[in-house]
Amino acid sequence: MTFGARLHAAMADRGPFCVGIDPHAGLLQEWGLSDDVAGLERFALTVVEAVAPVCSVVKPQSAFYERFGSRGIAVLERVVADSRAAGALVLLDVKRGDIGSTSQAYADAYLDPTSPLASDAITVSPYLGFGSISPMIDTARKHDAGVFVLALTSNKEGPEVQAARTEGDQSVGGLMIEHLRLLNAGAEPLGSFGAVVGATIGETDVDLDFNGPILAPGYGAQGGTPDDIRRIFGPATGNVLASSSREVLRLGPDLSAMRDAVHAANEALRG
Ligand SMILES: O=c1ccn([C@@H]2O[C@H](COP(=O)(O)O)[C@@H](O)[C@H]2O)c(=O)[nH]1
Repeated sequence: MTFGARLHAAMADRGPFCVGIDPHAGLLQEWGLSDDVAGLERFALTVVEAVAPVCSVVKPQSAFYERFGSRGIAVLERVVADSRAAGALVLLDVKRGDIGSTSQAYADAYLDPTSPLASDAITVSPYLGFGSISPMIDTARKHDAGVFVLALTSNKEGPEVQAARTEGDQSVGGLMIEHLRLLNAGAEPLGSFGAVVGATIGETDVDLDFNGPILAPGYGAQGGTPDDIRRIFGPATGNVLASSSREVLRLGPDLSAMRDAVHAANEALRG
């Protein structure tokens, strides 16, 4: 089953809300944990226990694990494996992008099912040129995994690059969406090649109905609301996976508070 089909089914079953598992140093402190590998492990596995059995997708942010070196990566491997075992899809937020030959190594690291960090999907940066991420697209296709391409990101600095105009007088972010439209053409019920479009971007003239999934970070702590999602994405709202990290994680280590937040967000987004 393709990633697009698995995601479509998971969102219909569990809802369109994704929990980011981002062990910020400040959150470890708020939870009364030490800012070391033991604290990281306790934090991350507690979040997995709370949310992975109930939400469609979890999105661990690799940077927060990488900062502890190889032992942090070992914790990330458990987060990926335990989340998948609990029935959640794992979207690993690594935002990789490089020349093609190196992109292939990233693809092997995250999308080959025999890799210790094999995930259902990853985030990638197309800003070395969309063609540079082809190895990740091709590897995802080969293994029924997914790729989410940074298009219109949630941070205020994004438009400096993404709103710049191409020779064809298209925005750079819009051009990324056009590449994705081609990759997803004819896929049923949903393509596997997604875009990252922030829930905070306000208005856009880009047609976001490209038959692919849309990761919308910026929901919650960065200010994005269910109304923003409906306004920005219009007819593509059904393909949107709204993502929030700190808004849910702050409720821990109370398992039921985190789980209730997932249910409430799914209800608000479905409404
Ligand atoms: O455009 C983007 C792309 C990725 N992110 C990531 O999402 C989470 C947001 O965390 P919150 O605590 O909900 O603000 C984080 O991992 C970012 O790296 C994004 O915010 N915007």
